[in-house]
Amino acid sequence: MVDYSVNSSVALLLVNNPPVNALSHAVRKGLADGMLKATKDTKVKAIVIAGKGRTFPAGADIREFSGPGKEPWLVPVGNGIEASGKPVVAAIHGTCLGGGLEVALFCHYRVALKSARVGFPEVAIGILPGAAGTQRLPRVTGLPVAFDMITSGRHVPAEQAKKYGIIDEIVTGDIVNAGIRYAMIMVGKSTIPRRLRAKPVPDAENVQKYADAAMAHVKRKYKGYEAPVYCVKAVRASAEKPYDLGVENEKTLFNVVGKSGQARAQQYAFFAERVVGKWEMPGGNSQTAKPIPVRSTAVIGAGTMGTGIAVCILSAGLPCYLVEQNQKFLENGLKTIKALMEGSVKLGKISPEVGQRAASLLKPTMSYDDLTGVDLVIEAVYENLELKKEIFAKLDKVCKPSTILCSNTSSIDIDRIAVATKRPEKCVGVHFFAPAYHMKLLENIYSTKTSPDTAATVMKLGKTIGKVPILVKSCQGFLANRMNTPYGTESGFLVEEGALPWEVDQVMEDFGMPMGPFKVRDLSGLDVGSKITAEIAKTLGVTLTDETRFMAGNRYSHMNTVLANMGRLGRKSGKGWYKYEKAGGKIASIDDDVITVLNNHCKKLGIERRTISSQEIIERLMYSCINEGFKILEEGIAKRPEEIDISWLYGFTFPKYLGGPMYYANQVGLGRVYDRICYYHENFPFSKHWVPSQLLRRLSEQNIPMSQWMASPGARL
Ligand SMILES: CC/C=C\C/C=C/C(=O)SCCNC(=O)CCNC(=O)[C@H](O)C(C)(C)COP(=O)(O)OP(=O)(O)OC[C@H]1O[C@@H](n2cnc3c(N)ncnc32)[C@H](O)[C@@H]1OP(=O)(O)O
Repeated sequence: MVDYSVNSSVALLLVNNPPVNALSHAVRKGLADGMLKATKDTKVKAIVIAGKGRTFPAGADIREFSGPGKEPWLVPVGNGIEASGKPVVAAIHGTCLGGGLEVALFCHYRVALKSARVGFPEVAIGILPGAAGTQRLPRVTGLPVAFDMITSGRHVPAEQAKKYGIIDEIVTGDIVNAGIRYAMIMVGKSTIPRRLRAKPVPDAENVQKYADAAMAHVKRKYKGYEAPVYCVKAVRASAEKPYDLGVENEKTLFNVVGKSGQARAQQYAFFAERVVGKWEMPGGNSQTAKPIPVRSTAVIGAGTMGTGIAVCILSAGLPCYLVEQNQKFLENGLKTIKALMEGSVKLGKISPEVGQRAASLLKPTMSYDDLTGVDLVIEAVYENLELKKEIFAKLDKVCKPSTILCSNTSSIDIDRIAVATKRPEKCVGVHFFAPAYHMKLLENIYSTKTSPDTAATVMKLGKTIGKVPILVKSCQGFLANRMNTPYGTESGFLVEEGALPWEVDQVMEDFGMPMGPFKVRDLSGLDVGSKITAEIAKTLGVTLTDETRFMAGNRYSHMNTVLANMGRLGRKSGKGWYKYEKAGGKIASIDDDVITVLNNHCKKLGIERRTISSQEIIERLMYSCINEGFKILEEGIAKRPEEIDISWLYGFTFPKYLGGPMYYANQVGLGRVYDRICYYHENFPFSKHWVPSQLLRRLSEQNIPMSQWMASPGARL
C-alpha cells in the first residue's frame, strides 16, 4: 500500500491505494514502516511522501469508521514524520484532503501542482479533522482561515493555499520528480524550525472574537448540524491550550461527534451520492452504456427554467443555443441569464473569466433551423403535453439523427412525448429543480424506449454541469414529485383538523427542513397550486366549490384555493398563508385573518378542530412520503433507496444529518413506521397515500432492516 524506493539520496514513500489513496490501516502502517526504514538508512538524506495515480491521499478510509479501528493511528504516524531529522516533503497532486492534508501538515515542506486542491472536508461527513488538523492548520494560516476552511470543508486551490501558507511552492511537471528535486535542496537543513507543533498560533489573544464569530456563523448557516459546532470548539482550543493538550481535546471531541447518528447519516449520504452514479435500466447500466459526446446544446424556452438550465450549461463551458418564439421573450431571457451569470460571479460561484466566456457561448435564436448540428436539446417550456409534442416533432425534423432530445418535465410520462418523434430511443426526461442554476438534483427519466446510451449521456451531462444526477423510470410525477405529493397534501389536512400553518412550519423546520410547507407554498404562489388542482379536477370531471372535500374518492382540502381566491397569492401579493411586510416581501408574520378564514372554512365543512402534537405532524408528513417511497421501489421506478434519499437531499434540501427519508425510516425502525402507517390508514381511509406499501409490510414483518439491501456501504456504518 506504500511503495518504498530510494532515488539518489531521497527516499520516496509512494502511497498506492487506488482509487483515492485513502489512509486505510495498511497505508498508515506502510507510512510508519517507510519512515522507520528511511530514518535508519544512512544513505537517505531526505524523504518525499506522494500519492500514486490520480491523487495525494484524499483522507481517511471512511469505510473503516464503522469498525473498531486498528493501530497505528494517524497522529503517532504523523509525529514520527514531524520528529524526523531528515527533511520530509509532501509532494501534492489531485485532492489532498482530510487525513491527507494532516499528513502533509506533519511534513516539513509541502509542494503542489497548480491543479491540486487541499481541504478538510470532514465536516461534510459529520466529523472533524481528527489527526491534529484542527491544531496544526491555525498555526499555519491563522485562526480566521482555519475556522473557515474547517467549518466549511471547502477545497482550496493550490495557489490560494500557497497564499495561506499551507503550500511552500507550486511546482510543475511530474509531481514525484518535482518533490524529489525540492527535497534535495532541503538536504542538510534543520527540521526543527519547520515543526508546526512548536509554532504559536498567530493572533491567539483574539481567539474569543474569532471563535464567537465562527460559532454564530455556523449556527446560522448550518442550523441543526452538530459537526460544525465541534469544529469551532476544536480550532478554538488551538489558541487556548498547549499543542499536546489541544490534540487530546480534538481526540475527545472527535470521539463524541464521530459516534453520533448525524455522522453515520452524513457518511451514508456520501456513499449514496456515489452509488446513484452506478445506475441500471433495462438493457444496460453505467458500466456498459456509452454516452455520446456533447459538444453543443440548445435550450427551448427562455422562461425561468430554460434560463436557469442555460446558465448551468454555459457555466460548464458548453455552447448553448437559446430558442424563443419572439424577440421580446428572447431578450427577456437574455437579460435574466446575464443577471444570473453576474450574480454567480459576484458570489464567487464562477470566475469572471468563466462568466465572460459563457457570454460568448450563448447563441440566442428564434429559428429551429440553427439546431441542425447540436448534440443535445433540452425543451423547457411549461407543462403541456401537446406543446411539448409539437416541439419534439419539430426538433425531430431539424436535428441530426444522433441528437438527443430531452424534456425538462416534472411529471409528464416521457413515452407520451417521445411518440411525436421517430427517435424515441433518443428521447429522455431531464427534470431540473427550481431554481435550476442552484438546486443540485437532476432527475433523469428513461421511458420504455430510451436507450441506455441516451441515459448515459444525460447522466454524464448532469455531472458535467455540476449536478447530482439520478436515473429513474418514467411514471406520473416520477420519483421526486410523486413521493413529495403526500407531504403537501397532509400538511393541508393538518391545518383543516386543528394545526395552524406556522405550527406545522415550525415543527418541520425544527425537524430539519429549511422552510416549512406553508412558507414554501407562499414562495411558489398559491395560484400555482390552485391552478394545478383546477386542472386535475377538470380532467376528473369534478366541479370544485368551497365545500368540496373529496376528489375521485380521495380526501381533498380546498383551503389553498380559498385563500388564492381571496387574492392571497403568497409572497408576491404580500399575503398568503402568512402576511409579509410588502408585496414581494420575505419576512413572514402570523396573520390572524388566516385563523378566521380557517375557522370559517372548518365550520362550513363541519370539521371540529383539535390539538395536534408535533409527533403527529412529523409522522403524517414524513411517513406518508416514506410509504410512497416504498411503493416507488416496489414498482421499480427507483432501483434503490439511495436514489430516493438523494432526490430529497438535493431536490428538497432534506437535512443531510438525517440521511434522507428512507435512511430515516430505517433509523426509526421499519416496524414502527409500518405500524403508524397502518394506524393512519385506518383513521384516514380516504387518502390513498396511506394504503400501506406491500414491500414495507414484508420488510417490517420479516424484521429486515433496510441497510441489508441498500447498496451503499454507508448504510451499514
Ligand atoms: C485515520 C485518520 C483519522 C481521522 C482523521 C481523518 C479523517 C478523514 O480524513 S475523513 C475523510 C476526509 N476526506 C473526504 O471526505 C474525501 C472524500 N472523497 C471525496 O470528496 C471525493 O471522493 C474525491 C474529491 C476525493 C474524489 O472525487 P471523484 O474523483 O469524483 O471520485 P469519487 O467521489 O467518485 O470517489 C471515487 C471512489 O473512491 C471512494 N472514496 C472516495 N473517498 C473515499 C474515502 N475517504 N474513503 C473511502 N472511499 C472513498 C468513493 O466512494 C468512490 O468509490 P466507488 O468507486 O466504489 O464508488
